Amino acid sequence: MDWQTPEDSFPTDFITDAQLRALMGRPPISGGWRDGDPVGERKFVNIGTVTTEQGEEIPNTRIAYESFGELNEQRDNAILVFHALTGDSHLIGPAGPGHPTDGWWTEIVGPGKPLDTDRYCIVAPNVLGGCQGSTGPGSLSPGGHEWGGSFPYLTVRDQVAAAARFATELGIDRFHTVIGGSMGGMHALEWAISHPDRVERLAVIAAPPVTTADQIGLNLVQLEAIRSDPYYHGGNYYDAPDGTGPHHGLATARRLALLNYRSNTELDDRFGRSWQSAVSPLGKGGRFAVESYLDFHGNKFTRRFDANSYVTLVQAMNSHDVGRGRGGVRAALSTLQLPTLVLGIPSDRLFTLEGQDEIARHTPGSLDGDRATRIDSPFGHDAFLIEFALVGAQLERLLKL
Ligand SMILES: CC(=O)SCCNC(=O)CCNC(=O)[C@H](O)C(C)(C)COP(=O)(O)OP(=O)(O)OC[C@H]1O[C@@H](n2cnc3c(N)ncnc32)[C@H](O)[C@@H]1OP(=O)(O)O
Ligand SMILES: N[C@@H](CCO)C(=O)O
Repeated sequence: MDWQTPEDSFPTDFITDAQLRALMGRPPISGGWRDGDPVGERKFVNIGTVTTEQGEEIPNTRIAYESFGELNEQRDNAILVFHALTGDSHLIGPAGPGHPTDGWWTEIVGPGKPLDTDRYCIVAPNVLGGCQGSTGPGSLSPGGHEWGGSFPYLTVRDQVAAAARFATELGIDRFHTVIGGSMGGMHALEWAISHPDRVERLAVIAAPPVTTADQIGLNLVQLEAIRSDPYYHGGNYYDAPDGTGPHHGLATARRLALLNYRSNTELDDRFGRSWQSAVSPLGKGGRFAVESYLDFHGNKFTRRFDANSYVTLVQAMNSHDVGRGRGGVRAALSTLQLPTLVLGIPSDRLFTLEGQDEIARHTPGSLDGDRATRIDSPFGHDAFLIEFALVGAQLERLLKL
């Protein structure tokens, strides 16, 4: 640690990382949005000190968010949308200053669209522990240095508790609907179970009731890819003298993740055994097209995401178990009387349909009874980011109830 603020002078009011960073005179070296970057459409709410389930404290916690549409006078038209692992608050709008990607639900959110901004106020926070404006490992700790590897271990429940405080700060007691896909689906489900009085309708898309051994195993390989990168330094790489972060490990993690975001048949149909930069069909020189695709996405990802946030969020996803301390998954789900859309994708090999069927089976308010609602798509897990018409139609169905 090369610069410290005495703890008693650490500001409890909002202060930007840029202000502290200016004092420290250090440029950021990881991917992800940092204070001092263009704010874009982001807004910020300070929710004070967060105490995690494990008893650690995160002071001066900030949640970044975007909102679309107006909150009405009765404050009963708000829809909360939780994003997936590497998503953020940018539901709609182009990539540009402040936003690394185009909005991920541009076809779903907007005037006259399924989440109609003429009618609803759509609120999308960046998750606690993320790297698009909310407090995370790349934020400054009370010591005045990035948290890095000492950022507290978070659970999905910690993140939902932070989101609830964020909603309270916005003056929203109860949401018309809470929606989430993938990791966001875990948050949406957990929200409905832990805050039943704060939600009227629920949509859980491509997410399980509990993270399974298979999913934890896949996550382990991704975590190890990052942790074994020689530039990881236990998560304390922000000061690396040569400005190098654990980009190789992060890109490898993304390659593996992406394989599970797509179905085997889609990859086969799309790339087959085609070869790029052809030198030899036996593998000398050049690459298979699918290798090039995974390399491309792996490397691109490192420019928009912080490896420490990836570790924090993946570990939080591993913590996901709606039944923990509640008498098991079935007992926890049996409390869900509200209209609930449980949407699954049969070609999803990450969060397989069994998980969504289990949610539907034990959720009294499930729209399609014992079976999750299916959308037929070859795209696998990522279908919720691609099949806008199919996903949108199901959301419209829920919102009408
Ligand atoms: C809520 C959230 O989850 S937000 C996070 C969602 N966004 C992301 O994950 C960002 C990464 N992007 C993706 O995962 C996908 O692009 C999706 C899910 C958003 C959309 O999927 P698709 O439309 O099928 O896009 P696809 O996966 O084919 O990627 C297209 C890119 O791959 C590139 N590409 C395709 N084939 C190859 C290849 N053989 N070699 C190298 N690059 C390739 C394209 O040039 C294109 O590049 P671009 O991003 O610069 O335009
Ligand atoms: N493409 C999504 C998939 C995870 O749900 C993401 O990167 O967040």
